[in-house]
Amino acid sequence: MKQLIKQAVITLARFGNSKQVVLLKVETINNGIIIGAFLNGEFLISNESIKLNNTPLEKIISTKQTYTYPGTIVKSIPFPIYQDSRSDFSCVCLPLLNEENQVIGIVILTQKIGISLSSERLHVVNLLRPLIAAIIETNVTMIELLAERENLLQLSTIDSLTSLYTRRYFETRLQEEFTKVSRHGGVFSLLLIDIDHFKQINDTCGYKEGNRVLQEVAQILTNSIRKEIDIPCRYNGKQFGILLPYTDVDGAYILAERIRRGCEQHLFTTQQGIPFKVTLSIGVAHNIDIAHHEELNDNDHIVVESAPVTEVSKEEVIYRVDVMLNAAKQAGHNQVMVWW
Ligand SMILES: Nc1nc2c(ncn2[C@@H]2O[C@H](COP(=O)(O)OP(=O)(O)OP(=O)(O)O)[C@@H](O)[C@H]2O)c(=O)[nH]1
Repeated sequence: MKQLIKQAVITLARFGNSKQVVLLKVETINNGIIIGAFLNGEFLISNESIKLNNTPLEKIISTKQTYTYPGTIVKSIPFPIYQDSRSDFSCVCLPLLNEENQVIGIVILTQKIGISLSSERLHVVNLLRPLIAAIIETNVTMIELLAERENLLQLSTIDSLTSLYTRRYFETRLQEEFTKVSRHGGVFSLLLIDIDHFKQINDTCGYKEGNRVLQEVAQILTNSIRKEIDIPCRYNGKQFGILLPYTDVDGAYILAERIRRGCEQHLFTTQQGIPFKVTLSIGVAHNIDIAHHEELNDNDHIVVESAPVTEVSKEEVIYRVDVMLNAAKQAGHNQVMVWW
């Protein structure tokens, strides 16, 4: 876009026989932004905001006509002033209209005083105007589109209550991780974490307090994991998932225990300052099936040899982590259960 604007102002300078060209985007009736300028052989983008009210540019916007005024220098760029002012140069100000006939920009071309733009040159400049208007319009649309895209991306990626990733994003990352280890080998683990007796918390403290608990638990998770590597998400209402790339089941268990203890020891308080406990049940699973092989040693003791054998499917890992979470609940809550 910068390149297009540069081409536009240089072309205007050439055909307008002008040493100084300013391309102004009209933001509001009172305000404009310099999106490109060609000043004495140099192109610059200033993004400088310029006031339009009480200047001749107001008239350009309201009449949509081209006018010539004496010029002055404002914020290092040539700018039109009213007719009765003295100046060494004049500014030819041309409105740029969009398809709805609104003024979306203004071109300012300077001329030495006493020399006016010939009708042939003015004709060529006029031919360029719709093109430059389209460049400005596209620029605006692009910025808006990018902002919109950014917004949507943010919405589909980050859970608004907890600031953890959304389940949708989590599942995409899980699929990527699974594809990666299927091709190149490797381990990953999953944690599925559920807040115990959450209904009771909601019922006693209120739904809003319940939401605050969700936020604090999310913070405990964030503080416990490897930043930029592990992927924590809000899996659904009161459940959280964490994808742990490059982590075997022993490492996953250690982390799960750390999270469980961290939450158990965390001081939760109601808004009235009354403390209460929150505990977590956690299921752990990983993508490797480990074969256990039993042998008798020289002293007739059983020795268990373990060796990784196969990688299990993504669906199987999700199934296993869910089974282990339910087992943790069944076993009395506040526990970690592992599918070894
Ligand atoms: N505040 C709040 N509550 C939620 C949210 N999502 C789900 N809940 C509540 O979570 C509670 C879940 O209740 P249950 O399924 O009985 O689970 P529980 O009370 O945690 O029981 P256990 O899972 O056995 O420990 C319900 O009261 C839901 O309304 C949420 O986003 N915010």
